[in-house]
Amino acid sequence: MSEFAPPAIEAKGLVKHYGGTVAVDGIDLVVQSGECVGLLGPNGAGKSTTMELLEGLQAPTSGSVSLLGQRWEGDSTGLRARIGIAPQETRFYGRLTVHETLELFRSFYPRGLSVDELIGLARLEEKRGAYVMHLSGGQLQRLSLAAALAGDPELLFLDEPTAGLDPQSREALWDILSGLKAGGRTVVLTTHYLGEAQMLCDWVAIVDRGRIVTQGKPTELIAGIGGGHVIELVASRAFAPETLADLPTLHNLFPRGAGFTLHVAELHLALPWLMERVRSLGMTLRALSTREATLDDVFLAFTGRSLRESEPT
Ligand SMILES: Nc1ncnc2c1ncn2[C@@H]1O[C@H](COP(=O)(O)OP(=O)(O)OP(=O)(O)O)[C@@H](O)[C@H]1O
Repeated sequence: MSEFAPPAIEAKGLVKHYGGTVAVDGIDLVVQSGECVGLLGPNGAGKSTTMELLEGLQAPTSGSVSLLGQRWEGDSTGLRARIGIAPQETRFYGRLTVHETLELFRSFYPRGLSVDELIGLARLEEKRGAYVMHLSGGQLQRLSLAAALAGDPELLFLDEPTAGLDPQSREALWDILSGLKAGGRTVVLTTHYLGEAQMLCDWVAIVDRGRIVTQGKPTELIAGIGGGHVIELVASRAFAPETLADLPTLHNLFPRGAGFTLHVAELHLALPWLMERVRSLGMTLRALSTREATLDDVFLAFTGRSLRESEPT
């Protein structure tokens, strides 16, 4: 890739209103060629709408999108041939076979991968002749990915590629996505799965209420909230957060239900202090757990809410 290649995506000041609903509220995004980027956020955060604005499927209320150095207002047909889209739900015709479906998608593009290559990439060899209506959820998601790859796109948009899949199917898709990434394609995906974002993406943008609240490499974002360790505790009665203000190496403190979530840097200093403070207040611990910080804690640090709690199971 030339060092003068334009960014794969350059979005400036994107805003989208649906009547009185502000779905996207000023998003700036630059994705370089070859990067794999994740948009992460709770339901209704504006991820899919952002994807649709980038994909040229919706016009923004204001702001601009440039993909591969081109605007949608220019040669949109030429641009469309260079990108691939796997929407949240692809409706296929159930009475076509996998092979026929991919032949159909391939016919939409002036150039691209052969149907055999697509079937190989999506690991659907055994289902080549099967009717689409007989595919499992994981196989359908892989078919959707294959359809998005039909034009051999430089830039791939995947809206929740592993939503609703069992762990085995999800891992199969991760494997395929890792291969696509290694092949140098630019990939933008949305996901609810923090581990997925952490594993697949070079960097993530955390979206909440139509805005990017923070972005960066998962490890850097986690390091950036300080601490790295999370303590969750519930005491025998409620107490004021100020009571814990002097906790050694404390970075963040959030009241959570009946207790607190604490981000700390040094567990071996924080834990004994905490036990002693709880004891000196005449309380006992109802629950105490520790874990490594995750992207969910980054979301919590920026929004005061947990990403997991904002999600359906
Ligand atoms: N076509 C539409 N008409 C009206 N409101 C819409 C439309 N599409 C999305 N919205 C609203 O815009 C907001 C953002 O929705 P969007 O689907 O982009 O969020 P999301 O982050 O992708 O959520 P999910 O993870 O559930 O897909 C929500 O409040 C949603 O109800």
